[in-house]
Amino acid sequence: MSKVQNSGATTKLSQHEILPAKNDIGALANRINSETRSLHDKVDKLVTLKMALALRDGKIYRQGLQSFYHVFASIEKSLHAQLEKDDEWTPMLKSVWKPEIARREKAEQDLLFYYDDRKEKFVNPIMPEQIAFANHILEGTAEKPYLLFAYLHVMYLALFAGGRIMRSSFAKATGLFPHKNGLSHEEIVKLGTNFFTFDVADENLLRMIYKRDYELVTRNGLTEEQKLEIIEESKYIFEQNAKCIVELEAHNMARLKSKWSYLAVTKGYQALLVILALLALEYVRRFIYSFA
Ligand code: HEM
Repeated sequence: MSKVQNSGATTKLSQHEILPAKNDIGALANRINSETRSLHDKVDKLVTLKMALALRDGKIYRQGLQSFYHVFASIEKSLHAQLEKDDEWTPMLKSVWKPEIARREKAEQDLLFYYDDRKEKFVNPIMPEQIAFANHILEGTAEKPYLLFAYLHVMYLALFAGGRIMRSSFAKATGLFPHKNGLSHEEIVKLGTNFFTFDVADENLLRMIYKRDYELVTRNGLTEEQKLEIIEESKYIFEQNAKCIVELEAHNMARLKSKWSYLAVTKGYQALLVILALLALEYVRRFIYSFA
């Protein structure tokens, strides 16, 4: 059992329990981070750009959340199937997994809020890259359960760093949330940002314990070959996240274009009629004046 101390207002791990050390180049988590740094930067830029739009438009926000929902739902489906088995991976995954970190249900609560309780609107992915991602997770981790360690690091730790930055921007965004009768902005924010919150007293402690247990389990429990496969899977996770964001952008752009061409056709036609009517009036005016 870990020794968790209470010091003042916050609960802390003692120094030697903070694992892995930042400079421990052998730790799998650190290896994943250093091998995916440039991919992280790329996806970070994509998400940040999209966030600028999502902060003003609830529809864009819920599209992005929906995309992540399918990823977490697939991971957690595969993980739970594995936790119920009793093979070599089950105890290792059990040691790392913390129920408080689960995201499928949290994302679902928010999506029900944004889609007015219409679950059928989001429960199955329909965008090709999202479908590909979900299938890849389910098939890949069923065949090689240790690949779940790539997801447990990349997808879940993302929530503590970038997720926190996003949560504070979203909470301030008044244009994002749908207005619901009789609810204050704070109440609405609470209903729509479950995805970024953890039901624990101290999120930092949860993150540290999660990282420590991940390190303790993966250090000697995996072969070097399996670790290399997990690092490759981590690269795929970043790349596929980027593809899902680009796909949503292209989808929105296509919708916007068809909206503009629709407007150009319908409103353009009306504008043409107005111009013709004005020209006809001018012609009549000149005709009348020519006899005056
Ligand atoms: C799909 C999107 C993203 C994924 C999968 C992802 C994943 C990760 C991972 C795995 C880490 C390392 C965590 C650790 O070892 O404790 C991390 C760190 C971090 N991420 Fe992201 N991230 C994403 C998007 C973002 C975005 C949009 C931002 C900025 C708003 C961001 C900012 C950060 C920061 C500041 C850190 C901490 C770096 C550090 O402690 O050295 N991330 N992210």
